[in-house]
Order: sequence, then structure tokens, then C-alpha cells
Amino acid sequence: MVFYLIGLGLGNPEDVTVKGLNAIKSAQRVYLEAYTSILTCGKEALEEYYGRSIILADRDMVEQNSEELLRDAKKSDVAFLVVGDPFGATTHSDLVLRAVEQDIPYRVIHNASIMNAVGCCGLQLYNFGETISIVFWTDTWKPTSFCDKIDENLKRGMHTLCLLDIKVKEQSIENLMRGRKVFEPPRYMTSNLACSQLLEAIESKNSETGLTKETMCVSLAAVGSDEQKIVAAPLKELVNCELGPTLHSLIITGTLHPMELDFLKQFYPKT
Ligand SMILES: C[S@@+](CC[C@H](N)C(=O)[O-])C[C@H]1O[C@@H](n2cnc3c(N)ncnc32)[C@H](O)[C@@H]1O
Repeated sequence: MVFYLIGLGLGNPEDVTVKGLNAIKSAQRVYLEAYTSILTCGKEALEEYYGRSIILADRDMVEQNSEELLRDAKKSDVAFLVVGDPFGATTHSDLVLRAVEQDIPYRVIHNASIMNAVGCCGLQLYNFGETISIVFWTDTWKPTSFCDKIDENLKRGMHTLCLLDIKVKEQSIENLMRGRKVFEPPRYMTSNLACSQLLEAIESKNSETGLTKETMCVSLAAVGSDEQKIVAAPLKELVNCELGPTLHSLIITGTLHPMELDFLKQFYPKT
């Protein structure tokens, strides 16, 4: 039988493909990968639309306990659902390799990913350089290495897609030390926080080259859903723009083609 990796797309339960839905309906067990991305509609809305109950698969289950996931996949179909595309940003290659090792046939059913849906702001996908991740800073840990990657992209005139950190099933140091299995509420980084970390990073680097507070950036919220919102402004202004519900992504623009610029104008903040 088959281990299916099925992309759900980005917006609503209806974004699943017909092929994906058929595989979900025929699978004996259905898992939802629940730590690299989310659909804001929640698991219940998916269950209702698919007519199937869904088991949430956290990072531990996928990375440490894949036997459970792949259990019986030789005898019956198992579906592993991933928001976006199963190979968009987080590739889940490990899981596929474990299925291959166990001689379990697998099939991938693709869908839209944030990696290509960002084209909705009018920037050409061809003009993007390396994608980066911006992580939540702490009081004592403020990595700025992503600035070098942004500068590398800027030198070549390329745009930079910044994926923003997601923290689920985090434990406070205190609970961890006491061995208590109590988890913090999930956190999804907003574009405002990403912009403010970037501004602080620029200041700490004290450099006038590459990324500056004047650089034109684009924030995208809830792409693909009815709440989708896009705002384009210089970094120093974008930090204060309200985007609405997460998930958010941020783009630092490189050299803008006149048509890209024209397209972006519709997303300038209304004054
Ligand atoms: C690991 S990546 C997503 C991988 C997913 N498999 C895909 O193909 O889209 C997760 C990050 O992508 C961005 N993202 C995902 N969905 C988004 C959406 N609908 N709107 C804006 N940003 C999104 C956020 O920055 C989020 O933290």
C-alpha cells in the first residue's frame, strides 16, 4: 500500500486538491503535521470537510517516532498532511527516506506553497535569492547572520523571502527543569517583530551598505485565505503597519523591475 504526503495548500480546507482529498478518504490513518505551518481554520474544520478524523503529528512523532507514523503502511494507505506543499521550505525528506528504507511505497500530492504563493505581491519568483528564516530573539541570543544572506542577495539585485519563526510545544526553562510537561501557548512571529529585529540588527552592524531602514519591504499575511493582506513600505515604516492574523512572511526587495514596482504600488499603506 502507499504512504501519501499530501499538501493542503495555504488558505482554507477547500484548497486540498481532488487527488489529495481522494487519498485522504481512502487512507486508514490520517496525520496532520502540526509544527512547521498551520491553517488557521484548525483541525476540526479540516475533519469536518474531509469527513475523517485526524491525528496531530508533532515534531517528536515525525522526527523521533516515525515507526508509529509508518506503522502498517505496507498493508494499508496512510496519509500525512502538510500545510502548503510537503516539499515547500520544510522538505520532510527524512520521513520519505525512512519509508524508502522500509520498502514502503510513497506518493507526493503537491499543492501551493508559501515559496511560490508569494508571487501574489507581484515580485517575480525568478528574482528571488536564498530564502532565510528569522527566529525569535531572546534577551541573550540575538543572531544576525541572516543579514549577511540578505546582503548577498541584495548585491545580486535579488529579493529575499523571510520565513518567520513558529514556536509550538515550547516549555519554559522552569517547567523543563522540574520535568513538568506543561507547554507554552504557540507563538507565530509577526511581520512587525521581524521588522523590528531587522532594524535592531542593522543598527548593531552600523553599516550603510546592503539592507538599510529605507529598503523597500513587503509583508504578507494569511496568504491564500480570505484574510490575506499585503503591505509594501520601507522597512522603517513597515515595522508599524498592522497586518492582521498570522501567519506572516516578509520580503526584502532587491532591484525592482518597473512592472514589479507598479504592482507593488497597490499595497502602499493608505495615508
Ligand atoms: C516552514 S514554512 C511553510 C512550509 C509549508 N510546507 C509551505 O509549503 O508553505 C512556514 C512559514 O512560512 C510562512 N507562511 C506559511 N504559510 C503562510 C501564509 N499563508 N501566509 C503568509 N506566510 C506564510 C510563515 O512565515 C511561516 O512561519
